[in-house]
Amino acid sequence: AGMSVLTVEKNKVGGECLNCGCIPSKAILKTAQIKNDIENLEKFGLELSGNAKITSALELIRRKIDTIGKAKATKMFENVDSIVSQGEATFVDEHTIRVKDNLYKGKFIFIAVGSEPSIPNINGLSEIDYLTNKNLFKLENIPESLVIIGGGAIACEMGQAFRRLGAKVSLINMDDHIIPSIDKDVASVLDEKLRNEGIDIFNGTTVDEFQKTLNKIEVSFSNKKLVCDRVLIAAGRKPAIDKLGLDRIGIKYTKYGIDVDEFNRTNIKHIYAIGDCNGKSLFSHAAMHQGMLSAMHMIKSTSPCSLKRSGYVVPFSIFTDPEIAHVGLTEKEAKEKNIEFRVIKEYYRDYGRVLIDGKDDGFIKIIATPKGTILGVSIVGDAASELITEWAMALQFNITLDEVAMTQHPFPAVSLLNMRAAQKFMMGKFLEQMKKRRVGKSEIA
Ligand SMILES: Cc1cc2nc3c(=O)[nH]c(=O)nc-3n(C[C@H](O)[C@H](O)[C@H](O)COP(=O)(O)OP(=O)(O)OC[C@H]3O[C@@H](n4cnc5c(N)ncnc54)[C@H](O)[C@@H]3O)c2cc1C
Ligand SMILES: NC(=O)c1ccc[n+]([C@@H]2O[C@H](COP(=O)([O-])OP(=O)(O)OC[C@H]3O[C@@H](n4cnc5c(N)ncnc54)[C@H](O)[C@@H]3O)[C@@H](O)[C@H]2O)c1
Repeated sequence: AGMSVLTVEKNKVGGECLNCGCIPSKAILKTAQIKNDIENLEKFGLELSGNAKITSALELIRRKIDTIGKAKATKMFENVDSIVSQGEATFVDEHTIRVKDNLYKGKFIFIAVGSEPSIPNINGLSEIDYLTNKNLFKLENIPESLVIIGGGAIACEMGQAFRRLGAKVSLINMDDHIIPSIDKDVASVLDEKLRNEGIDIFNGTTVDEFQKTLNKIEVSFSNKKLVCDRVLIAAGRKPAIDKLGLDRIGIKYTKYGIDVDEFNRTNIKHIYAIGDCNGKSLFSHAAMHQGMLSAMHMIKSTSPCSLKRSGYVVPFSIFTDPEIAHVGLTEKEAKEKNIEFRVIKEYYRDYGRVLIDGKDDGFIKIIATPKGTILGVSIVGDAASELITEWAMALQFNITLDEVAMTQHPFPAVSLLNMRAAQKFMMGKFLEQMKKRRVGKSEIA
């Protein structure tokens, strides 16, 4: 847009997502999935002797991330009148930031500092060398045993990956079921799969105390004791705003993040706060979307689309096996809002394609009004992270269940399950109408 831009990064370009979040976690999950597939070849009538041994898997993942990071750092900023300054930024006044000994002025300022692990206050935790996502991907070896505090996205993804790579894994989760942001029946499918793979899950509890012994860590909770090699804290996030000097210039914030309006502007209108640091939706795609909306707002783009954050649905996916994905309202939320709704469930086990793939666990769950307006969709099963985009699109643009049902989906793509779920609703309505007509006819007769 012809502006000159300064970008300040205190650590590595690419942020958490590339360096210690989405990308390394998905890379470890991929390695774990391949190992698991090889170990289950008999499901496809195949046999291979010997075991898949982990040799340089963790080192290779780190090298790939370095390669992507270097490409990003150069590619992203080429052809742009932009300077990248390495260092920590703090506010001096409403238009000025300090980086080391340099002061920089901007007409507009975007805060995109992300979030950091929230560390619970538990006896003995500071005495053990615990892991978070910041140092997890620097491990040289898979620990023999790992206790994970949490039951959300990180705990489930990393729990399954480390279990499949050979660790004995236990999850200690405060909420009454794993992935608390979705309905329990959806989470239960993953819960059962994780337990079947050998993960111990303790829901509705927290740790009383950690104790360091000679080479191990003792974890006490609910009158039980576990002994493990390493502990991973995955108990949610907090905004990384402590050192920004927000109070100095009067930017308002809470413990969840920087206060923003619909355009992601702070109370100082030329300063925007986007991504994890505003606490609205802690996902990379949401951060990128907010950045795009706010940049368009700043340059007063004449976009035909709404630039308000609330004008857009935020889908999310958990990349476990089976995957979980969700968009819109859950059943629990629809009940709390007192909305009249129906639940439509289409099971994976009824579809030949996923049966032959050996991926027949799970279902699509649709929450819709009696007329077929989609309120929310949750999916647990193979390719859920891909299937959810169609529902996000439908919800975003008010496409009804009948319209999804009438859209041809290529057979035997996994996405045909979306059409079948919508057809279940449409056929249900059709049968009800037929029944009513039959009753009407017999009354006339
Ligand atoms: C293990 C893990 C897995 C995840 N997996 C997924 C996933 O699969 N899909 C998904 O959508 N999301 C995932 N997330 C969430 C995702 O990583 C975040 O939502 C996303 O990175 C937020 O982007 P951001 O730009 O707001 O912040 P960040 O990516 O955190 O970037 C903030 C940057 O600001 C820098 N910084 C902070 N303070 C200052 C300062 N004062 N001066 C200069 N620089 C500063 C930091 O060094 C950092 O590089 C995952 C997170 C974790 C931890
Ligand atoms: N696939 C993805 O999109 C993906 C993957 C990983 C992380 N993320 C993002 O990263 C963020 C952080 O993930 P996360 O898993 O740390 O948090 P989360 O918010 O997903 O889950 C936190 C979990 O920790 C539990 N918990 C909190 N305090 C506890 C305590 N003291 N003892 C025991 N359990 C406790 C909660 O009950 C909850 O189950 C998420 O908000 C998510 O948006 C996304």
